[in-house]
Amino acid sequence: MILIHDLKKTYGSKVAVDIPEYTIAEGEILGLVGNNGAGKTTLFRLMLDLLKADSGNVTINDIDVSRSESWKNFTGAYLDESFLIDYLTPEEYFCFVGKMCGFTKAETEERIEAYSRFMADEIIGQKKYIRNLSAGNRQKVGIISALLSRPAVVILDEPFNFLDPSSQSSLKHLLREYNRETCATILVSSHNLTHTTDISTRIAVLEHGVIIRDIDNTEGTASEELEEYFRRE
Ligand SMILES: Nc1ncnc2c1ncn2[C@@H]1O[C@H](COP(=O)(O)OP(=O)(O)OP(=O)(O)O)[C@@H](O)[C@H]1O
Repeated sequence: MILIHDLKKTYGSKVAVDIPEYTIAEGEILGLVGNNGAGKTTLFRLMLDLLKADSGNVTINDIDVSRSESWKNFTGAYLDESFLIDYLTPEEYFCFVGKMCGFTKAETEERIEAYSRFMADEIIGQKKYIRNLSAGNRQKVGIISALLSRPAVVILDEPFNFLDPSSQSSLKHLLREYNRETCATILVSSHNLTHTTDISTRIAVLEHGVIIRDIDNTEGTASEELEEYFRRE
């Protein structure tokens, strides 16, 4: 379970995140939507202890992320390209991440094999450094690396960005399957309302750092409310 308590982050007079209380239950797929500058990335950075909050905290399975490192053992994330190492090939990078998780090269390769459809023969065996891959393929390397250890908590910032339509569809299938198989809690931000409603069990709408709507989508019924909300904007 993820618990956000009295979480505030401001930049000067600008409120980036202001969430008094919010709980994300185990096994939920939470879609985070909101217009540009709403605070989605800031919230994810606070959840991953990449930013210091002005006040409040985030706990993952009762661990305050800013006070302990142990949540990292069961959390996988990909926010942006700063998570990658440009001078490695994808194979080298996967092995590097695999080693941190205690996997042998063979174990890492076996885990990566499961994503071969998503990688579509454009990532493995290309003899290219990550810096020379297309933006979409770099995005895929980051997403696969986040899932490599099969973490119980997954945080992905705009994972559909840069992906072609087939890959967007594969990613939706992949995340739903992953959630079904592992009961992982998955947090995904996106500007694509269709993708968000397709995969999420619950959707949070963020505006000026505040969660202003919290919509149940277990029956896939959130799209009308979301369309209506963003039409009003
Ligand atoms: N390092 C920073 N310095 C100053 N202001 C910042 C900084 N990072 C974020 N902000 C501000 O905080 C607010 C939230 O930004 P954030 O990037 O979290 O929004 P977002 O919802 O992820 O936006 P987008 O959909 O455009 O990616 C914005 O007003 C942004 O300008």
